[in-house]
Amino acid sequence: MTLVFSSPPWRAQWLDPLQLGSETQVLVHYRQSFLTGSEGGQLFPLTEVDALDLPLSTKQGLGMWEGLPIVLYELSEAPSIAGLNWLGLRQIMSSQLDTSYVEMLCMAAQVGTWATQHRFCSHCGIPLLAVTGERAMACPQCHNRYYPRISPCMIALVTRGDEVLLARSPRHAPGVFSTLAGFVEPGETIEQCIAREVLEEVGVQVTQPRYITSQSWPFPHSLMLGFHVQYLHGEIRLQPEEIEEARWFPLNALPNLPGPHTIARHLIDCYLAERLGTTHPM
Ligand SMILES: NC(=O)C1=CN([C@@H]2O[C@H](COP(=O)(O)OP(=O)(O)OC[C@H]3O[C@@H](n4cnc5c(N)ncnc54)[C@H](O)[C@@H]3O)[C@@H](O)[C@H]2O)C=CC1
Ligand SMILES: [Mg+2]
Ligand SMILES: [Zn+2]
Repeated sequence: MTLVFSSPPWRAQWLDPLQLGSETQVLVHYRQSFLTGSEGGQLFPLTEVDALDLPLSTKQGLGMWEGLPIVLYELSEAPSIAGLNWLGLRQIMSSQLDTSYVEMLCMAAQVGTWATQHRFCSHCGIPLLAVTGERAMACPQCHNRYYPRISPCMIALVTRGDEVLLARSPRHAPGVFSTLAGFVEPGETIEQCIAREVLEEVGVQVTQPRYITSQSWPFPHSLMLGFHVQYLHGEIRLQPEEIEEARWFPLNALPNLPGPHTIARHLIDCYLAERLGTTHPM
C-alpha cells in the first residue's frame, strides 16, 4: 500500500508583494486582529481590498493557500468598515478547526508584528528597506539585517507517576491551571531552561526531559518547545508575582485546563493517553 501524503493547503514562502497578480488573496491585520467577512473568513480578493483604500503600513508576500498567492496588508490603524468586522487571533484559534488555516494566520500575525516593529534601524535609526528574495529588513547605512524575531520557550508537563504538577499564573483565565512555561535565556540550552524555569516557578527539581512537540505562538513571537519531564525532588514553593498557585493533580481529577488549541493541553492529553489509555490527541 503506497502512502499518499496529501500536500497541506498552506505553504509559507517569500513572495514579492509588488509582483502579485489579480488572483492574490489578502489577509488584513492590525495588532493581533484580522479583518473578517460576514461568513467569518479572513481571506479577501486583492481587487476588493485595494478598493477599500486602507491605511496601509506594509505589504508582505506570505505564501500559497490552496495554490493562490497570499499577501498580508499590515495596517497602521483598524478602521471600521460596513459589513466587515475585526476578529482577534486568539478568538479565531480557539474556534477554527483547520490547523493549516490557523498556521497561516499565526505566521501572518507574527510577520505583521515584526514588520510594524522593524521600520527603523535599532543601531543608527535610519529607515530600513525590505530585502528582495527573503523576509528581512536591511539598513542601507550600517547594513544590519533584521529577520523576524522568534523567542524560544520551554513548556513542560512535570509528571510523577499518575500525578501532574500544574500551576496558575496571574495571566491565566480564572480557575484554569496549566503547564509551566518560560523563555530561554541567552546562552542556555533548552534542557537548562526547563530545569531553571521549573525550579524558579515552583521550587522542584526535575529530570529526564522528553521532547513531545512544538507550537508557534505568535503572542507576539514565541516558539513553544513542549516536553514531558519527571519530578526528581523538592516541595512546591511558588515564585511570587509569577505563579499564584501550583499543585499536584491526579490524572483522574484534573482542574480546568487550557483550550485544545494550546500545546499546554496537548502535553497533558498526551500524558493522559500514555498513562490511562485515553485517545491520543492529533
Ligand atoms: N501555547 C501554550 O500552550 C502556552 C503558551 N505560553 C506562552 O509562553 C510564553 C512564556 O510564558 P511565560 O510563563 O509568560 O514566560 P516566563 O515564565 O519566562 O515569564 C514571562 C516574563 O518573561 C519576560 N519576557 C517576556 N517576553 C520575553 C522574551 N521574548 N524573552 C525573554 N523574556 C521575556 C517578561 O519579564 C515576562 O514577564 C508566553 O508567550 C506565553 O504566552 C505559556 C503557556 C501556555
Ligand atoms: Mg512562566
Ligand atoms: Zn543602521
